[in-house]
Amino acid sequence: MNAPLLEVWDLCAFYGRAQVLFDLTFRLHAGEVMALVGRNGAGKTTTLKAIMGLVSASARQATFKGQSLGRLPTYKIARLGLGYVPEDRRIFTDLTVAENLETGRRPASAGRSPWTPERLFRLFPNLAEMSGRRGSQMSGGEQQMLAIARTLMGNPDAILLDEPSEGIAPVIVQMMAEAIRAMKAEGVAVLLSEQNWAFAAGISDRACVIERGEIRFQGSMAELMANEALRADTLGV
Ligand SMILES: Nc1ncnc2c1ncn2[C@@H]1O[C@H](COP(=O)(O)OP(=O)(O)OP(=O)(O)O)[C@@H](O)[C@H]1O
Repeated sequence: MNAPLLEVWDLCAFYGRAQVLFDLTFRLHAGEVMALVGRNGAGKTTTLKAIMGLVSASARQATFKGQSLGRLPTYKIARLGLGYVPEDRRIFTDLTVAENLETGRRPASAGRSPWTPERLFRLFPNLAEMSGRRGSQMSGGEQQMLAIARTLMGNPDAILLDEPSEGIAPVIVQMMAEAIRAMKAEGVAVLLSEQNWAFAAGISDRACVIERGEIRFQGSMAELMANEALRADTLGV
């Protein structure tokens, strides 16, 4: 297999003096979808925040495209090509869909065709129908799609998605799954944190099960699907 895009060794994270992640080691390869799954409070969100430099964390090594993330501020990590869509979907509610997309525009790396609103509207057809609508007039699911689309406008090689299916209508969850599959087909790697097991299982190549801040399982999604005892114990599904 090629060199990993994102590599994290022995990642630990803290809120004040409380340690919440313990020596997490994993890799994300180009063009794959990996799900971080686990119960409420297991540490999924914190893992994504720690990668982006948003919580106090340490790792023996954390690299993206071979470059150390060690002391980089969040905006520089994003500029290396690692997109991040937090749980609370930071879109500009006063701006329209089209304007929101423009705020995310950054050049593509050499040899890659840049994302444009037209290409994104093929991925998220419902956004195409509302390109003149303000963010404040969109449902939570539509805002979530816009947040992802805006991040893609920055032409990332990989994207971290925090609970993309949370609190959104089942029909939009279905669209989201299709959009993530299409992103993967376009070569964007995805690391997602998810509580919705059916959603994660339907779109992910690999899975990492987190329990109380530690990795309990790491392997293919097919392996995890087959391991009923582990799923019942760690995920309750
Ligand atoms: N800002 C914070 N300050 C202190 N502790 C926190 C903070 N945010 C999260 N925690 C704690 O860190 C642990 C991991 O939380 P985290 O949000 O990463 O879990 P999660 O797996 O993403 O769960 P959820 O699905 O509920 O978001 C939990 O015990 C949580 O209570």
